[in-house]
Amino acid sequence: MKSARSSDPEVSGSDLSEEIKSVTKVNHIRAENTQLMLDYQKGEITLTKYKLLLCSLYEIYKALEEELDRNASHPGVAPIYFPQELSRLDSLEKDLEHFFGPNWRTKIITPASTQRYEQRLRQIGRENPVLLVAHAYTRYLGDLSGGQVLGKITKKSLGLGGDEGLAFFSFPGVTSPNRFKQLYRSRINSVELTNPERDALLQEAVAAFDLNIQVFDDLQKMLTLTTDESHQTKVNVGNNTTPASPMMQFTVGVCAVVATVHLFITICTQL
Ligand code: HEM
Repeated sequence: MKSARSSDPEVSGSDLSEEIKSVTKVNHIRAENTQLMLDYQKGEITLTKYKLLLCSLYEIYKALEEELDRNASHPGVAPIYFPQELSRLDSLEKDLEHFFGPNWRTKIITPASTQRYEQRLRQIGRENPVLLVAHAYTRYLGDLSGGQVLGKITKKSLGLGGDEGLAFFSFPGVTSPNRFKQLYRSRINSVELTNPERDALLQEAVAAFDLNIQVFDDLQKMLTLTTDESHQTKVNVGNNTTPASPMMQFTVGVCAVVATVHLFITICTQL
């Protein structure tokens, strides 16, 4: 591990954690202003919405934490590897079991964007593990920051007694979120990187925020389906392709309606 203020021109010399914060500033604002997060901040969180969010968070953390575990001794990952303090997977499993019952694994519903997020995590875990730092930063520091407020809002809005169903927001291994965030930032700064590696990591942090935004947008669309039937034929969750010919448009349209109605029924029956 090298000092963050190395004199070697091949090695990054600035405060990487500050740089990550700075390059993702706009994306953080965009994430806060997704409809899902705006509703959340207004206390407009329903049980269906929370359960749907937990399903996606489960798939995301499963991929993130499995890849962190697998790369725990990688020099780019080891400094930010804090499974005791940060791991969310067990908490999410507990929350999902609380809301969905013992067969919760068969009831997980996620949009295409969650699967894309998951695939990206698997890919960098295999090919370039140091980029996991960007994803760990985005999720864990977010959970220790605004996430703590969201936990309180969830508890109040859903009228949940005790902490049942809220394990995701609780970090029993972290006494002071602020002090832990300081430690985490200093660990990020201690990761030894060449300039191209640092640039890739900064880019990955922006991508991590974008992936979260896409998930929130898709979840919002899925929720719109369950509450506003007039949108059913307009919404096509996670599919951005444009059909080429009228025949193709018709076929895609029919498929979209069938898929949408199927998704609508699935959400209504599972959540
Ligand atoms: C309702 C939505 C949100 C609110 C109200 C919120 C609020 C906050 C606040 C108050 C901070 C502390 C800022 C500081 O210490 O300077 C913070 C930090 C952070 N948030 Fe959020 N946030 C929200 C959503 C998100 C989302 C969706 C993500 C990512 C998926 C995220 C990721 C982060 C990260 C990574 C930090 C740490 C920044 C750093 O210190 O480097 N936040 N957030």
